[in-house]
Amino acid sequence: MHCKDQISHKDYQRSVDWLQSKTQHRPKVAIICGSGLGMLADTLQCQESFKYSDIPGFPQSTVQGHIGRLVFGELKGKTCVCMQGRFHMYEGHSIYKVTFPVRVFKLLGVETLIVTNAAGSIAESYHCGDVMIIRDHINFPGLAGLNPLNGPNDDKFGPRFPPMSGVYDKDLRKLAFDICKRMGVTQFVQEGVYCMVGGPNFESIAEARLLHKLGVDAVGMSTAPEVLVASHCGMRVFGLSLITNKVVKSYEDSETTNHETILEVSKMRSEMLQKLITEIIIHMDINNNQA
Ligand SMILES: O=P(O)(O)O[C@H]1O[C@H](CO)[C@@H](O)[C@H]1O
Ligand SMILES: Nc1nc2[nH]cnc2c(=O)[nH]1
Repeated sequence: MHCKDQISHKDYQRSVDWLQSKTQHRPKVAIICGSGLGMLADTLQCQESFKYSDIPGFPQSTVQGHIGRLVFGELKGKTCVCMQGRFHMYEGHSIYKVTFPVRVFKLLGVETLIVTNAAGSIAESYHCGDVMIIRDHINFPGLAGLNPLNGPNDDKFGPRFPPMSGVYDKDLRKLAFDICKRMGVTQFVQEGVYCMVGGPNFESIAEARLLHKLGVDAVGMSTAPEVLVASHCGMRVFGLSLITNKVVKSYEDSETTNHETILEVSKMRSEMLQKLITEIIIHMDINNNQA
């Protein structure tokens, strides 16, 4: 990955100017929807949506279950923008393009980023259909030097050396758990560590065992770069993984993972996830940035 692929402030601003010329919505919250989880966007009121292909600078979604639209609207009176489909490096996008929308959101005035994803479970105690509140992440591409902050630092967004501890907001995690209690769904709610791998292949058994030894609870191919860029520019972050499959860790187990099953499980739980995210947005204090 070369720094020549890095995106300039002007390029982000061009997208922002285009979007602000097309919509009166001024969101404080952005939601990135994971595989098969885009239905949340359909629940926004007073919707205005834009195809990624029409927005200057936006890449295209190529993965099944990622529609490829940016939807603005209101969730119970709170203005939000929702990515119905995200970008992954394995699609061939540069790491800078994968995170492009996050800086656009920042310049649009977004203060809180909510990320969702479909993930495979590494933790023994997790089940398919569980929802994991993300406490922390391991960013394998980042550890190997594939980082959206590579290249000259843009001080207008954030510091050269940003901290990465405590990135997943503690108050929002607590709020989410309290809401789950009220919804009566805590039996399938977990809190744990998400690990990003490059994909597009699923894990070998040896890799799955390695992740288990490292303390990973759930694994996927997204989220960490977006969270990193959001945190770098001072956004508050909250993340949810939907456990769509168990990652095979035994040579005796003949099961294999596939994207179609992942989308089916996402569909099964999408209503509960929508309700949870809506309740979080209703109950967080958006302007004061407090849960
Ligand atoms: O992380 P999201 O976008 O939810 O998608 C997950 O689902 C796909 C694999 O089925 C991979 O892209 C993985 O990262
Ligand atoms: N890498 C990876 N990504 C996923 N996304 C959904 N399930 C999985 C999985 O088992 N492994």
